[in-house]
Parts: sequence; C-alpha cells; structure tokens
Amino acid sequence: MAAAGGSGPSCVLGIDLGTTSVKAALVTGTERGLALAQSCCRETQAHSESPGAAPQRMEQDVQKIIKALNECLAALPQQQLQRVTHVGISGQMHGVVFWKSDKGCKWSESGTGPAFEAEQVSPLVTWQDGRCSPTFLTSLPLPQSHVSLATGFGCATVFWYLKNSPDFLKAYDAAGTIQDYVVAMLCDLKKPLMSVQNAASWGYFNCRNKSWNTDILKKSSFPVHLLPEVGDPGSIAGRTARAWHGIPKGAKVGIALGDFQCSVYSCLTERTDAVLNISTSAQLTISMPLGFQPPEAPDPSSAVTYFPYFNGDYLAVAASLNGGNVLATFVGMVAQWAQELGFQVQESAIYPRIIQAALAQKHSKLSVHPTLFGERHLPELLASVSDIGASELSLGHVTRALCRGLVENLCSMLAVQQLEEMGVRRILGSGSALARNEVLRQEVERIFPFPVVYGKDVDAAVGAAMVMFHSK
Ligand SMILES: Nc1ncnc2c1ncn2[C@@H]1O[C@H](COP(=O)(O)OP(=O)(O)O)[C@@H](O)[C@H]1O
Ligand SMILES: O=C(CO)[C@@H](O)[C@H](O)[C@H](O)[C@H](O)COP(=O)(O)O
Repeated sequence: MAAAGGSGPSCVLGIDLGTTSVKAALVTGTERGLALAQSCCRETQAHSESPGAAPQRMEQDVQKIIKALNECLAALPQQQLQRVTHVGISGQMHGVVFWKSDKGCKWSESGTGPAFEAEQVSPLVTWQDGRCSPTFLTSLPLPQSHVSLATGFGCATVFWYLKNSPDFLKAYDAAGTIQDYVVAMLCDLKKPLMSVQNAASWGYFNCRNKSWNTDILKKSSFPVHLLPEVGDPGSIAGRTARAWHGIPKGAKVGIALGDFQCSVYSCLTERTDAVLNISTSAQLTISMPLGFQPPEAPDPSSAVTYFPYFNGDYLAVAASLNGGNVLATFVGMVAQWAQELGFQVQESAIYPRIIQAALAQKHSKLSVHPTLFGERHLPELLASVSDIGASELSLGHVTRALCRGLVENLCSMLAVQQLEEMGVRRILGSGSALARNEVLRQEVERIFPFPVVYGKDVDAAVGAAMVMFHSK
C-alpha cells in the first residue's frame, strides 16, 4: 500500500484526458461520503495540423496533452498529493497513440517533484478523425463485435496506416488510448493494459468473451502485437514506479477508463436516471437492465449503441459526434469573420457574449440541424439551418437556436418518448459545455419533461476517482 505522506485523510486522484481539456480532481473520504477536495482544468490546445494533411484528419500533440496534465497536477496542493494512495485515469475513447515501450517518456525533476514528458510517441489520432472513408471501412473484414466500426476507432486507424503508411507502424511496439499511455508511463508497463470500455471503443473487440478478434485481424495482416492486454474496468493496472508530482511511489493506478463512463459514474445513482453529457462531444444515456447482453451483430443504422460500463453492465447511448465542438466551431467562425472585418476578438471573449446575447433572446424560430461532423449512423447528413426569417438573424437568435438544435439532435437519436417508456424520471447533466452555458441548460430544461440536476465540470475526473475509491 502506498505510504500516504503527510497528515490527514488519504486522497484519491482522478484524471480526465478529454478532447479539449485535461481535468484533475482530488477526492477524499469523509464520514458523509466522498468529497471533492480540489480540482483543476487546463485546455490542451493539442489539435495539430500535420502540414499538407487531409482536412478529415484529426490528430493531437501528445506532448501538449501531457504538458496540460503536468500543469494540472502542479496546481494541486502538494500536501494532498502526498496523501494520494490511488490514481484513476479516464480519457477520450476510440483514439490511438503509438509509442516505443521503453522510450515512451522522459522523467525529470519539476518544481513539484518528478514528472514525465512524452518522447518517441506518435500523434494521437482522435475519435474525431475522418481519414477512414465509408469505402475504406467496407473494405475491412467484418468485426465480431456488437459495436459497428467507424472512422476514428483505434483498429480502423491501424488498418489505415497498414494500407497507406506501413513503415509508420514499424517504428512502434506499443499502442493504446491516451489514457492507456499515461497508465503505462506511470507504472512502467512494458505491455499496455486497456479496459474493456476502451477496447470496445477501438472495434474488433468481442465484449462477451472479452477478447480481440485476433483470428479475423491476423488474416488481414493486422499487427496484433500492438493490441494491448485487456482487463476489467475498476481493476488495478499497477503501481506508480516512482514519485510523481508529490504522489508517492507505490500508489495504485487503475486500468484506464472511458471518459463517458466515468462522467456517468460520477452522478448515476438511480436506474431511472438518464445522463446527458455535453463536453466536446455529447451523449444521452440510460442504464440497461442487469444481465443485459447486446446483440451479437450491430445495426449500423441505429443511433443507439451499447457501451460496456462496470461489473458487466451496459449503457444504452445516443453518442453524438456533435456537442461542444459545434459551439466551439461557431465561436471560431465568429472570430474569423471579425478578423476578416478587421477586428481581433479572442475566442474566450466570444463565449460569454454569445451566451449573454442568447439569454436576452428567450425564443428563436430558427431551426438549426447542428451535425457539422455528421453522425456515425448518418455520416453524410451535415448541418443545415431553416426557417430563417429576417427578424431571426441576431447573435442571440442564432446562438439560442444552435443550443436548442444540439439537444434536439440528441433527442432525435434517443427520443423523449423512449426515455418515458423506459421509466426515466430525472436527467443528470454533466460536461463542461453544459456546465458553462446557461442557454444550453435552458434548452435542456425546455425539451425534457423531467427534472434536470447538474454535476460539476470535472465529472469524468471525479468519476475516475470514485471508481478507485470503490475498488479499495
Ligand atoms: N468559455 C467558455 N464558455 C462556455 N463554453 C465553453 C467555453 N470554453 C469552452 N467551452 C465549451 O466547452 C467544450 C469543451 O468541454 P470539455 O469538457 O473541456 O471537453 P472535453 O471533456 O471533451 O475535453 C468546448 O467544446 C466548448 O463548446
Ligand atoms: O464518441 C463517443 C462514443 O462513441 C463518445 O462517447 C466518446 O467517448 C467521447 O466523445 C470521446 O471520448 C470524447 O469525449 P469528450 O472529449 O467529448 O469528453
């Protein structure tokens, strides 16, 4: 057991390596249950444009993600970090990063103790990556999985490299999600470990027997040596091989988890709760009954998929590719227009202004279909706006209609009526895009005929810490 340094209650550290930001949360046990003692959030600014890369590619610079992680930990109180006995790590699912197992990072002394920086790692190809065209995906072998294969899924990306840049893969002997990479660096794992949650998000994974479709993949020359070992969510991957930002050597590190499942875990208490998470992406989900098993073969046209959760349970999820990223793109568009008109406006200054404008505009007749990024079940259906009246063109009208469109899009994937038929009585809201946007919350409360309760904006990090507390 890690020696919890310092006096006071032991702590558990939860981390969420999200698509836009890294969140860290220190959770302590009190006589009234678990308490969020400290938290920190840092935007990664990690989106990287490879020179001349095709526009569909979405890659992130792992060095920048780890830099944001180090900044988060450096901002947390040392005396509490010294009492950390367990570390829970979650992050953006589906994506893949490659590294050389013995050279994946470089440790050095930072102001708050030893810390690592990424080395000899590839870019992170994220869940938003669109390099695998529908034609390419249909050229791949049929998976034995209940999850349909989609672009941005780890195994699809590996197949893309195998076909288009095979020498790229030869430079690495390990692969995983960004959260698996961090667990491997902290515990000095020679072979990465991956939870069932993240394995299911890569494709070619059979959740029933918890194994990769190795035979199918081998027949297509897939480099199966890159596939991580798979373990149960909530299990321990190892112990910190050295002190880390004041966290003692020997602290237990959980197998990395999906950010979405951890967001749900942070707030889901009743089976009659539905969870609405709006971060870079967006998900609307309900628990499936105990013992539920997903169908053997997926229905690619279905808007709802089944995600492995904890203890063999599943969540029914409307997983939209369009969430906070659509708002972020709208803000970027406003900033670009302002610049073209000769004004320099910071995107961070635009968010409060568009929100204030929409708060002053209680209703809008504009109809916004916000799927800028398509959806996995309808990749070709992009965004559109209709019912555009001359009196509906203010910033407030457009922002209000965009926020409503995001929620309506999720409800087109998992209808309110379906939620009512399944006995849902309450909506639990999570994710920073929801926590930071009152207009979005107003539209949620208008559309759902249920009470809505909101979490914090570090939900997945808190959830990852809670998993570790309950695994103690
Ligand atoms: N200043 C802001 N005010 C309101 N919303 C914001 C602001 N900055 C970012 N956002 C929204 O938050 C989203 C990112 O949420 P976050 O939880 O950090 O994402 P992730 O967990 O995917 O990394 C962005 O896509 C954007 O829509
Ligand atoms: O795309 C799906 C599911 O298929 C999402 O649940 C996916 O896990 C998440 O969007 C990614 O992990 C990114 O999450 P976030 O960065 O938006 O929090």
